[in-house]
Amino acid sequence: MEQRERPVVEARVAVVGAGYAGLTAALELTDAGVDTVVLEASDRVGGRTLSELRPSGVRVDHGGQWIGPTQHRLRALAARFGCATFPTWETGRHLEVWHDGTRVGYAGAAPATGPGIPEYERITALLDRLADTVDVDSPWQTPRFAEFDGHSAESFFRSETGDEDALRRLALAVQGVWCAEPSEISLFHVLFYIASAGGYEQLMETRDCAQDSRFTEGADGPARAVAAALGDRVRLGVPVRSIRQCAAGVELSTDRGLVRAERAVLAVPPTAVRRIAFDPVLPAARRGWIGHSPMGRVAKVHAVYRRPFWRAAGSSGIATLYGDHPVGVVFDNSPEDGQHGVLVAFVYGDRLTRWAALDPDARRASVLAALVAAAGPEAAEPDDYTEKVWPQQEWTTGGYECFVTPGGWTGHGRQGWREPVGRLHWAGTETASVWNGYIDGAVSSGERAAAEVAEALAARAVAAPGPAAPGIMSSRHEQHR
Ligand SMILES: Cc1cc2nc3c(=O)[nH]c(=O)nc-3n(C[C@H](O)[C@H](O)[C@H](O)COP(=O)(O)OP(=O)(O)OC[C@H]3O[C@@H](n4cnc5c(N)ncnc54)[C@H](O)[C@@H]3O)c2cc1C
Repeated sequence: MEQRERPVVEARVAVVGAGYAGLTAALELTDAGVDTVVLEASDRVGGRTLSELRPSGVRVDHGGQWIGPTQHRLRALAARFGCATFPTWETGRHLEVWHDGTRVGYAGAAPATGPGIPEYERITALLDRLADTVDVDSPWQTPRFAEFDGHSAESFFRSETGDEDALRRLALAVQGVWCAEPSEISLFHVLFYIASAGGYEQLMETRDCAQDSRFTEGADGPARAVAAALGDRVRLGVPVRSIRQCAAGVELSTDRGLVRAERAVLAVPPTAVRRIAFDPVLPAARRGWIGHSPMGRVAKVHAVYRRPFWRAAGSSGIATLYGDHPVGVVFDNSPEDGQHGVLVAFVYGDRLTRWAALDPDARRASVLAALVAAAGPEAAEPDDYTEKVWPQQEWTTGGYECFVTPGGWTGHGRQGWREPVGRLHWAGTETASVWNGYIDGAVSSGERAAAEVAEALAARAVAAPGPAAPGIMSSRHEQHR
């Protein structure tokens, strides 16, 4: 079919992606009276959050799930739509299982003694001190910016210590927070991310930190509520394939026709931007940034039991596993009412790549072996078992977020990170200054992008009062046919 014959949707702003960033941007713009349409490739909203009600009646979060007390933007959004949270289960003793099989139980947030702890604590305190120097709004203004960005986390850790146990702890921390290996990630990005969260402890711990609470109705609950409020402004199953900018506006080509708007917000991760064709091509800085922003590699595996049996033995169900286990960390992900027991296992980085290549039986057996090591023999026989391998998700291709490789920030950050390109504005958690990589960061990025767009539209209205260019300023939403 000729392009001009294809159905056309017109709006003042087109938002690409109905994750938290895109939905928030659309909500802000709609609240401000700006006609906005959201184009989502998949058949659901929520992006990297995805909750599922299992046949057992237990709701599991396959993607992002936790919310912390300083995640103010997400808290405000959840409060607006009445989405409740409850504290993460963590009563009892936690466990470390070492590469040599040694099991060390501990109470409190982190183990006080154990192999490598003094060096691990010294280096993480140093990371905090260096993170204190980071300017999260203009990262390139940070003292020693290029020096830090020239290091990988691995080269920095190895320059600081030869203690292999401390290095194991640091490697698991990097895998757990960024779903990547320490050799892959820029030290500056690690420092930026720590600063963006408000400290290393915020990233790592449960109570009063990033893993503090969960959503009673699933972490995509607020996203579903926003989408319901936006109504038919949200279009599902509409992948954007190419975007053309011209003097009058933007034209987005989708699988279901053309969309014309004055401005577009791209609320997708850098890896998804890479799959869209741009005319004119994106500036070199933006392309360079995208090239330095691979997606982390993670799977979440839930095992559901009749009851949280580990609690009777004084165990919290929270375990950290070093060595050959595919699983890095286990949490008690039981529902708020405690009627079932749920363990969630995280598989990250290179361990994920090896594990995902196994056949389903071998994958299940290896995860259950890790859960037995973490919670005891009863863990071998769950009533329900479900995996979500994020690199296999068509439109997300990984998680939790895109991280930045060495040299990415210095080479391309200033103009490539989130600077608008003509009529294109960038949202998504990867563009956030606060809680970058988290749902909260996605929400604040949507708010920032909406403010940028509103300002640009207002400036245009002042510069050129009177009727808008034909076909660009229509407040009409046409249905795709
Ligand atoms: C396993 C896992 C665990 C996590 N745990 C946590 C946690 O506990 N707490 C926390 O705060 N964060 C967590 N995160 C991170 C959090 O989920 C993300 O930071 C957040 O959801 C990102 O939102 P976003 O809107 O920026 O991007 P996304 O959610 O990725 O939204 C982008 C949307 O764009 C769509 N899209 C892509 N390409 C196109 C296209 N061409 N056309 C149209 N649409 C397109 C996608 O389908 C998607 O819906 C986790 C993530 C994962 C995967």
